[in-house]
Amino acid sequence: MPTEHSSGESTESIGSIKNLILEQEEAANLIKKRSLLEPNEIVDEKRIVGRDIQLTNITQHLRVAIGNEQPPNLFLYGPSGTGKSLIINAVCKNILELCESRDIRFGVIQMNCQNVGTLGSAVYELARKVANDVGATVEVPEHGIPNKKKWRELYRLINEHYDTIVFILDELDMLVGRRDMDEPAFSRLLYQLSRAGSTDEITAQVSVTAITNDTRMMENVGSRALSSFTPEDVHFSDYDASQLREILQARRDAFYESALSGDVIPLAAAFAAQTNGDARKAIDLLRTAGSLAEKANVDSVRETHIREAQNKVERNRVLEVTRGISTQKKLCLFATAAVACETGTGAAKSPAGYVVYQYLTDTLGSTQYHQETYVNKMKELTTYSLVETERQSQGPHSGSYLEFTFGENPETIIETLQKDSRFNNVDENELRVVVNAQLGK
Ligand SMILES: Nc1ncnc2c1ncn2[C@@H]1O[C@H](COP(=O)(O)OP(=O)(O)OP(=O)(O)O)[C@@H](O)[C@H]1O
Repeated sequence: MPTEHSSGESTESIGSIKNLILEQEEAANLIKKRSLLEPNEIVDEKRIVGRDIQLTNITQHLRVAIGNEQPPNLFLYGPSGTGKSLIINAVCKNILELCESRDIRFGVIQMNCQNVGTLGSAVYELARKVANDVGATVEVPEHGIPNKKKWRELYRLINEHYDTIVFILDELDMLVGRRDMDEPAFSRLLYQLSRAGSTDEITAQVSVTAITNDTRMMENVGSRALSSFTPEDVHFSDYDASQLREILQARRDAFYESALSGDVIPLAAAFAAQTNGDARKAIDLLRTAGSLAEKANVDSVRETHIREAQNKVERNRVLEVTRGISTQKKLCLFATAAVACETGTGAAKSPAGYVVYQYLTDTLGSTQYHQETYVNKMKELTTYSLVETERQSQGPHSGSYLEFTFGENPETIIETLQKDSRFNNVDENELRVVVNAQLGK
């Protein structure tokens, strides 16, 4: 019998939500340690696999800190999810422990530069992180003072509390700063930090590790910074399927025993290797598949759940990209994906794509641009990693064309774009006829 509060609300609904939670808990019997499948979880070192070269390399450079010597600067570069943050943090954590046992005041300060904004904010944020690390306070205000004073405060905190400090600057290329400056903020930050160590402004030993996905970042570092920041480069490449398999195997215990059927890990690794070779994606795929299996109330995660998870992850990604693009770009993408669906290879040639684009603009009454514009719009879409382009030759006398290859399933792209009501009037059968005519089918 439901009881009534003075507000008149029934408590029956609260009771049934509790039951629902308990029922769901009972059904969710596949994932045991969810945190192991979280993308930002810092896993312990026994779970790190497939990065021996980078691990050895970075250790060799930074280990001098345990002898109270200055470690060199480092530049870690490579695509997303290839272990850059994981490896540098794991090495620093161990050095920190060894330094502690030797009474060396070693510090590691990490900052993600993505949302920092300006050089002044970056310096203040570093000072705040240092103060936090040593239990002190920043003694200058965040706003309304010149950067020089912020730098001085940062130096003071470092000199008072450390023998050696390593700054890990993640996604450093994102720290562009004010547009009116002729040198990007990341370059000025690198210059100041690395130069301060060689002047008497900082008495502690400073080492800077710059991390980026942008292999060309160093090209935008100014000449002053280049002469003081001379890092050791460490490259991180995409993982292949067998490395991703090992990474996932090392987290198998995130699931209860026998909750994963035999082919699940190899399939998740193969999917992730096919798209980007990104460990974060592989882990995400396994987590999504696990949740789907739990929701379906079955006793193990199977191949079908991985396939379903892959579709879901792909759909989300395509949705995220296509939400923000113009109608013209959507038309170009739709046309090209329609060709790629029929070729069966996930690739489409630009001349065929353009004819289908013309058909679409005619059918939908949209503005129609020249082939060059169509090609340019497709090229612009490569920045979202949805599609890649490659110039192909048709032979010595026939010129060349562009080939577009989709990273995601082109059918998913079509399905996602069809959710936009502007594509309602496209007759699928007629479209297929137009595409097949271009493919000579
Ligand atoms: N070699 C590995 N062994 C185990 N887990 C890994 C490995 N490489 C990456 N991972 C896992 O993948 C995820 C992403 O790794 P990490 O953050 O180090 O990538 P990153 O290269 O720094 O990427 P980004 O440039 O996007 O920041 C993390 O959850 C990490 O634990």
